[in-house]
Amino acid sequence: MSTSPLVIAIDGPSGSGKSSTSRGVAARLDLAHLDTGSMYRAVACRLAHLGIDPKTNPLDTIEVARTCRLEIDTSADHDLVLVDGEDVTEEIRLPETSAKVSAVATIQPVRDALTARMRQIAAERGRIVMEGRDITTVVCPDAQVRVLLVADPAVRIARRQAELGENVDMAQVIDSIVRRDRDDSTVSTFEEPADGVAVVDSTHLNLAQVIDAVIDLVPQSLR
Ligand SMILES: Nc1ncnc2c1ncn2[C@@H]1O[C@H](COP(=O)(O)OP(=O)(O)OP(=O)(O)O)[C@@H](O)[C@H]1O
Ligand SMILES: Nc1ccn([C@H]2C[C@H](O)[C@@H](COP(=O)(O)O)O2)c(=O)n1
Repeated sequence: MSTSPLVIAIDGPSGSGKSSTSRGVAARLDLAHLDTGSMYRAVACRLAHLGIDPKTNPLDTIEVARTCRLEIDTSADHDLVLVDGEDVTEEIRLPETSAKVSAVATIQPVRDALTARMRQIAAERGRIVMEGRDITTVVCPDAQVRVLLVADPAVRIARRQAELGENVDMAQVIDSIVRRDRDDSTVSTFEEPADGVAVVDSTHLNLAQVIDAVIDLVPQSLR
């Protein structure tokens, strides 16, 4: 197992399989894992706890993003997210958080503040898989491996519906996929690969095949 620095950057639209794939790659190669979306989600939860609306109060929103204490477990097989000491591990995954996180993530000074934290985590961990929307283009454009993970929108909706259960409100599922991608793509480019970014299309691949496809992109000397 190599000890050389290694950043694997994985971007993609909602429901493309970034988290599942990133965790699988991190586990196989014994790497740290950072779901950068969880940082935006944690800030959105903290704002709600403080009664701050990002749509009407961007200044206080930016201040929270800059100053809140974010603690994120970066192990591949464990999920723990604290913001200002509060455990929001479950809350960040709720549909109501998904519905409001784009309002936070589309404020550029918020992005600047969280990007700095993401880079610090990458530098501290050294060997890490980082997933999000702008990792390959803004956060870690010099990552050794850069991947855009895509899948047919209908497939992404079907997977999210399967994840949330048959009784889920389909309007909520479509919002969490289609509307969020529309909002998120106003501040990040994740629909087309930047130069040097490999595209992995998971539409017809199972999760194990996608994990293998990403690992195949990692130079043997860095594994
Ligand atoms: N290749 C695949 N084949 C089948 N199901 C998959 C595949 N990849 C991921 N899934 C499933 O699709 C759902 C969404 O995956 P995941 O949460 O990893 O996507 P994501 O890109 O991180 O989503 P978001 O950006 O919305 O957080 C999960 O239920 C996951 O198990
Ligand atoms: N690097 C990132 C990561 C995430 N976001 C946005 C996109 C979503 O609106 C939200 C949550 O991300 P998810 O958990 O769905 O991957 O945060 C971003 O803009 N940049």
